[in-house]
Amino acid sequence: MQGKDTLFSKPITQLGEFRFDEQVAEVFPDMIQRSVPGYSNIISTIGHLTGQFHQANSKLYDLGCSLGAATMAMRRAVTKPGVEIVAVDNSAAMLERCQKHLDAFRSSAPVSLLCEDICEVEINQASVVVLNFTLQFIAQEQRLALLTKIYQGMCPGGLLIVSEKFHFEQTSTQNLISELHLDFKRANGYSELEISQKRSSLDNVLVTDTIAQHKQRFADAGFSASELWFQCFNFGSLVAIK
Ligand SMILES: C[S@@+](CC[C@H](N)C(=O)[O-])C[C@H]1O[C@@H](n2cnc3c(N)ncnc32)[C@H](O)[C@@H]1O
Ligand SMILES: O=C(O)C(=O)C[C@]1(C(=O)O)C=C[C@@H](O)C=C1
Repeated sequence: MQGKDTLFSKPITQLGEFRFDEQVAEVFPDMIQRSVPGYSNIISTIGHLTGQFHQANSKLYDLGCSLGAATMAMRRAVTKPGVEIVAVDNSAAMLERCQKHLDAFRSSAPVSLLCEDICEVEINQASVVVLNFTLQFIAQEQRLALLTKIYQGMCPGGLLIVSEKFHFEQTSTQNLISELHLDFKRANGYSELEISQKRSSLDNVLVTDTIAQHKQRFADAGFSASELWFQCFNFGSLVAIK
């Protein structure tokens, strides 16, 4: 049983930048479940889409895998032969725990865990690629290059799934929708102090795009079609097809 997220519950005098370190890795399942509306739905749909889109003798990539929630949903959905899963994260604390989670269940689909920067990792023969709440942590000027590399490493008919926090163009709806997210956090037991300290630590670390920016970037990277398949408040998930 993993820990409850109380990382921001006491006043912190020197609030540093948010990092995916040991402390965060230890409470991550609780943190993401209580912070991201629709997270469980997204994980189960990643499994469902993997079942539909994985191709025999191809690779499946989970980029920014954290503890492997999406990796495991993908692995459970594999039915075709010759499939290898590659899960990548640059946080050693996350990957250590991810390996334990993977080892706890038997599966015939092999998973390679790589402790690397996803901007550096080679992508090839990919039928399904997942960026589940990871692209938002990549410097904005590197995002198109990353998506272009992914596109070039994908098989024809391959699927990219990108889940993100968004912002909205119009101030009135931006305020309304982000307030709904704050109410979701409050309803999940986060105090005003926890909410505001985490928000400050995520400033300039988690940098959101609009849904339109995501779609434009998919087109610029070469994808023939993309669509938002899920949205709850300012969080959602898109698919792009090669
Ligand atoms: C919000 S978490 C992802 C959650 C996970 N995909 C899931 O479905 O549970 C973001 C992850 O991306 C990783 N990350 C951020 N920037 C990265 C980079 N440049 N290369 C590799 N991993 C990165 C972080 O270490 C963190 O584990
Ligand atoms: O925006 C927030 O308030 C969040 O907590 C979001 C978010 C995310 O989207 O990744 C940020 C960090 C943690 O990984 C969990 C959730």
